[in-house]
Amino acid sequence: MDYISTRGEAPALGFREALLAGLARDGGLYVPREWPSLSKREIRALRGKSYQEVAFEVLKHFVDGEIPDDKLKEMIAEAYATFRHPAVVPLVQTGPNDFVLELFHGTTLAFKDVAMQLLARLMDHVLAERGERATIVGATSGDTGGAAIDAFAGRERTDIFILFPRGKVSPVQQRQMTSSAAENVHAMAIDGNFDDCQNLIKEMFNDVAFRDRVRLSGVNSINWARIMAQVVYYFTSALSLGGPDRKISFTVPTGNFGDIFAAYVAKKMGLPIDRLVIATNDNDILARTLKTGRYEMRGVKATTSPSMDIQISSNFERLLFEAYGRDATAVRTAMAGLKQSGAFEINPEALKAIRREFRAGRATEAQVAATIRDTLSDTGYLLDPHTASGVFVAKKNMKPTSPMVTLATAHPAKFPAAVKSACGIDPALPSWLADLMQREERFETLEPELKAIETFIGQHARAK
Ligand SMILES: Cc1ncc(COP(=O)(O)O)c(C=O)c1O
Ligand SMILES: N[C@@H](CCOP(=O)(O)O)C(=O)O
Repeated sequence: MDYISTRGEAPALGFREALLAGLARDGGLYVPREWPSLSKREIRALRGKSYQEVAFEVLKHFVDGEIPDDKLKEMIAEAYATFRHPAVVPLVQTGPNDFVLELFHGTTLAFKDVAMQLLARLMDHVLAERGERATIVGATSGDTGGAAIDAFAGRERTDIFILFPRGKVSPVQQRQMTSSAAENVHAMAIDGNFDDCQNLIKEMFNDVAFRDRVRLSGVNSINWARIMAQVVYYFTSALSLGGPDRKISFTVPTGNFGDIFAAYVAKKMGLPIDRLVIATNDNDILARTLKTGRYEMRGVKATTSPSMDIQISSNFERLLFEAYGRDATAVRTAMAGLKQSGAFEINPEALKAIRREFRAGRATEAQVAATIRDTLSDTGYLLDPHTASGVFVAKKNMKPTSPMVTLATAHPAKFPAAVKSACGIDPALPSWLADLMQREERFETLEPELKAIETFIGQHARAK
């Protein structure tokens, strides 16, 4: 199995190289040259297995022997031992056909922990094998940063630099990023929004001299290994609801399109999925795109689900590549349009292909708050605002006959102000984070200027 770039102008790489590369050298994103395929019989054989066992059976197709099976199993075991629930990602029923998949039992209370705990171990392993160090960078709208810092803190072979939009993440999210005492951790508050932070990361990767000098690697979902780790929970949840002999629908609170792209990958691998629904908050660029065929940026609006306050949804590029029949020229044209004018049109055939696979809907701020309140009073279940946007959109896209799973992407305690204002409950942080808001903060504040950021990273990175 090798990995090819969505822009078609970077060398194809094996798993380990793609893992360390993050973004491809032509600015594109890596995808497997072919989708591995599991028969219904093979999927059925996963029933009754633990999360860790299913993870190995799914991931081995992507790793393709580049990491010995025993080592991969060991890393999977260690990664998911950090989760506080025996099922790792439990499924909770909230209505006759309604389920939420709780992805927030990891160390930083967001779904990012699922992939990040494994990614850090995979990177460590590959770097140790080569006797190398790497400089890890990431942009965050709140959750990726904390999860990455937790997973990489104190690791020998990496220094990690996380760019977050100053004043635009929740206080809990900020403290998770800024209170690490580990020497290899650098939290950087940027005067801008998440899209600015993500653009800076991409520019850094495109500055080849800098990239090579500090041995840059990325932990956002531009990194294929992030997506592959997220494919696993679509399998485990579908299996526990009767899959593959029954089709399951999923609604995914969406921002950077990584999580829902992982669902698409699971489907490509053979998992019978019925509806795949993109849920957005007021930053509804993806819902508008599916409706009109035009991807058009408008200003980012700050919402109570800040992690979804995104306009440049980076993994949409992977979907475009698929929808255009893997035509890298079409992807390059679209991405050039986005860069120049903040918009591009999707041709009718590609749009039809996207609409065959996905539905989309938006939840306004009022609808998010009402969903938190109503779900609590109807079922006793407390949602965070991101999950609430999903539950609201899921209800509009249910089929009476098939189960609908909404991904619960964060714990409500990460967004106490929004939750309290919606329903009056002040959700408490779990015991291991009880003193979080008293921990001392340490971070740099920087303008959104590439040179200044590269200078800071250059001074602190040890992979030179
Ligand atoms: C809590 C939460 N929900 C949903 C999302 C959106 O996920 P994705 O960016 O994979 O679409 C994010 C950020 O990525 C998040 O942190
Ligand atoms: N919502 C994310 C944004 C970055 O997404 P990623 O999945 O590409 O890392 C966040 O919380 O940081």
